[in-house]
Amino acid sequence: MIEVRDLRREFSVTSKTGRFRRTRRTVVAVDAVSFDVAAGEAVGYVGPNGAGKSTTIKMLTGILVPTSGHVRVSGVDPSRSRRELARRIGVVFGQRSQLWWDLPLRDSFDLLRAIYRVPAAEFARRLEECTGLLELAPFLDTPVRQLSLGQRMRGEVTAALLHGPELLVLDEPTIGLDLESKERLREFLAELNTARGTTLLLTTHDLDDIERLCPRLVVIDRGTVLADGPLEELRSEVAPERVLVVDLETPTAPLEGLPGVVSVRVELAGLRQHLTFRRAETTAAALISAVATRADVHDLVVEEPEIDDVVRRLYARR
Ligand SMILES: Nc1ncnc2c1ncn2[C@@H]1O[C@H](COP(=O)(O)OP(=O)(O)OP(=O)(O)O)[C@@H](O)[C@H]1O
Repeated sequence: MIEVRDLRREFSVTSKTGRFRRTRRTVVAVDAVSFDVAAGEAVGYVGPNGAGKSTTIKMLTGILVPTSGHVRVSGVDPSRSRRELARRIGVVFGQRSQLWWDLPLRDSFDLLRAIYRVPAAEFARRLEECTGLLELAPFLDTPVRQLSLGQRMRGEVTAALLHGPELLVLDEPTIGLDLESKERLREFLAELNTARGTTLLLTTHDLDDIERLCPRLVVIDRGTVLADGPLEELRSEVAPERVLVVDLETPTAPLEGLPGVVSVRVELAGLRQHLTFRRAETTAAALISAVATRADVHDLVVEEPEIDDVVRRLYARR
């Protein structure tokens, strides 16, 4: 669905260096980026501010022409076949609207139907589906400028889906939304991916979006790909240890010497113990059984590093 090889994009910027002097320098926003996205995948494209995410997305959607490298999206070269691409993919930029500001939502949708020449029955079916799932019905006759950010975003997503795209590209889709709106949108996108098979590529700073939606993560920093793989794989790569926290029925001496355990921290005079263990050497289940032979367990929890922590460790590795 997406094929990116050695993608590079430079920008030429001029800055004032004296009263009358200006110097020109080249900023490399994206450098040697390669990745593929297969049909039906949901991939999160993450990185810190200025990493090159938006620049990549703009090249994938034909808004920017690459300086060098190869891009194919839905079988076409985005910057050369922008119109054809627009018929095959949907794009949502959280910070920019594709809706007509002064028109009611419904009229924006009608205009998009005419632009993309969507057959009337197909359009009606998709509109009804999105309106239902995204709870848009009460706002269809409201001018876009009077909508709240969350209502507008639901409108943006609907607008991007009216022509039935096989790929949906989203740049910061949940930015600025409250928790409930974020959750509603995530649920909708997850359903779109799993039930309808629509491929998703999204950039976000909210890693909960990734945790909820994207089994695979591409991490970019300073224009280059730092890591690419399933979240679970990246987690075990950067954090080879997990922690089993056990609450015991009676104060117990530190549970040292269990297989795979690298350290033990004791709290509450031995009632609570934190056992750090290597995931490559033992499993949580084996360790729990081993603990049970030495003490009566009241309660337990296995702590994994949060996704924010995983991504932070990936940046730090550089
Ligand atoms: N039109 C432009 N002219 C000059 N430099 C640019 C231009 N667009 C982007 N850049 C530079 O390219 C780099 C990557 O920017 P980009 O917007 O792709 O980052 P990003 O990962 O999307 O960041 P953010 O998370 O802050 O949105 C930055 O250093 C930015 O200043």
